[in-house]
Amino acid sequence: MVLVTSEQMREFDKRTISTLRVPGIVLMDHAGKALAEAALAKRPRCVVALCGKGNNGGDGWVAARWLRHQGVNQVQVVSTVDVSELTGDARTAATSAIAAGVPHQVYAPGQPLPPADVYLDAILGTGAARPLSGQLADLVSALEAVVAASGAWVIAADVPTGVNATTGEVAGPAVRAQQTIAMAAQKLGTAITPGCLYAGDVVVADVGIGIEPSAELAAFTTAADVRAALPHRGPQTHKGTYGRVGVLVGEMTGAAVLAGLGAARAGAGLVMLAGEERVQGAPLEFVQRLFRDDMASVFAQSQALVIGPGLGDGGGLPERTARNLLAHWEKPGVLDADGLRLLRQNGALQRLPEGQWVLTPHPKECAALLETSTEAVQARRLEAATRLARETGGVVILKGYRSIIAHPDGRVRVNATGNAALATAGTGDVLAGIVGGLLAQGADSFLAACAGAFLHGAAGELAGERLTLVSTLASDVVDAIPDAIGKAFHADLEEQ
Ligand SMILES: NC(=O)C1=CN([C@@H]2O[C@H](COP(=O)(O)OP(=O)(O)OC[C@H]3O[C@@H](n4cnc5c(N)ncnc54)[C@H](O)[C@@H]3O)[C@@H](O)[C@H]2O)[C@@H](O)CC1
Ligand SMILES: [K+]
Repeated sequence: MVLVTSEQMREFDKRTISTLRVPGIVLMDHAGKALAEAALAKRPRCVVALCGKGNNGGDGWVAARWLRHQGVNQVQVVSTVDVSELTGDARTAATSAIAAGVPHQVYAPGQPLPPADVYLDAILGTGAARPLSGQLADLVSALEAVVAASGAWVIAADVPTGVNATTGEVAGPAVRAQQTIAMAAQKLGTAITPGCLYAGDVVVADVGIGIEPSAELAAFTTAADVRAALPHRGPQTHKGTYGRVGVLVGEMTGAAVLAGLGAARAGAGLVMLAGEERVQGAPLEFVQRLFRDDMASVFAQSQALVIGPGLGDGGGLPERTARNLLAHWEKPGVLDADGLRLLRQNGALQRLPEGQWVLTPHPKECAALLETSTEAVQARRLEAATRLARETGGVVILKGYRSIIAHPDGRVRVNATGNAALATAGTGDVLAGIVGGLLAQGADSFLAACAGAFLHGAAGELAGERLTLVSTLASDVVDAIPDAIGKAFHADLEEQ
């Protein structure tokens, strides 16, 4: 499913209105009706629509008129401006609602909101430009207070007010909605944190604006990515068909083993662990090699490398080997954990060949690379992921709830699979391994990152269902990969 920025949405709106000659008020009527239907589903006795001065407010006025038309007698509008100050379609929408008998009042700061079972947040949408202050900030606090006291339901029109529709940033007060009715397409800022935490359940309403798919649009990862990343397994294939993954073994050998298991379960034909010493307890199926002077020959047969899981920060041969590989390796690879640290040298970020490596930082690692704080990364995750991709040339998976996948060419995907079952040591190593396994099978780095993130999250969910969110271990996530792959192949094609 595509995810659009405010700017992209404005282009789609403009095209529908000026080229396809659909009047804006027609689109607004569909938007407001969808909002009204979402409210009606809660069977409310009383609805209050909070309306701003722009077209988002217009959606709220239309919704109020439809609710009244459909028999909700107690519906009223609390507007941030006097009706005389409204212009264009929002003015038309308000005029019709008032003619239909919808009572309205202008919000005065400090005033409590009238009681309701459902509040519609139509204060600001994609036109929001800066953090809320003054009257609007006050209105949002009044909503929060009345909802806390009454348990009323909040439905946001298009975007919860206070959430940046493009970046998901929440830089001031913001409405917490249980549901968001997205007009024509979900806005990117409601798919990623922190914005998604304010949007609740997002439902896309077809308001008559056609969204043409294009590479520039962000999207959620899907099971289709997994199907596309895994090659067809014909009867005459052999282990060489599915590639060899080389895993660099450092100080913590268990992490390298988990990465290797992830790669193997994701379908790599062969996993090779290479380190200073043999790894005791590694699966018998793994090939083991010791480092030699000519590292190139150790990994020469590998189609993809995984560097970082368990590498450690003690310097020494593994680290020298990793640096060497980073400088000379010409095939795809995954850089994780302590491997990422190697990208920042003498205060500068190393530039990698575009799209060759997949980087899998968690927010703290991303912050270290960008020389900023973890809080700053988490507040503006989209910016952090896209900047790291642009500056390093790597495909970035910025991990965490709703992982963001960013290609240096600007493509963005959001991964919605996964849950707290993955909040345990070693799951990051498994992700690095899965991505390495997909790379070895020939998936390009962006697809491998998208499919890998999806599969890893899905495996985490399945493991969590079986073993609880509390008790799932990274090795359980590995064990759930086969079922996650099976599920991806049986997923309903409509999701695409
Ligand atoms: N024809 C269209 O363009 C359609 C638009 N629709 C709705 O219209 C929305 C976009 O409408 P607009 O572009 O009018 O924008 P908004 O209604 O989101 O914002 C209106 C105005 O509020 C002001 N504003 C922005 N940030 C503010 C802040 N922090 N404090 C105080 N004032 C602030 C700005 O002057 C802005 O133009 C969409 O989100 C959607 O809900 C839908 O009705 C479908 C059709
Ligand atoms: K809104």
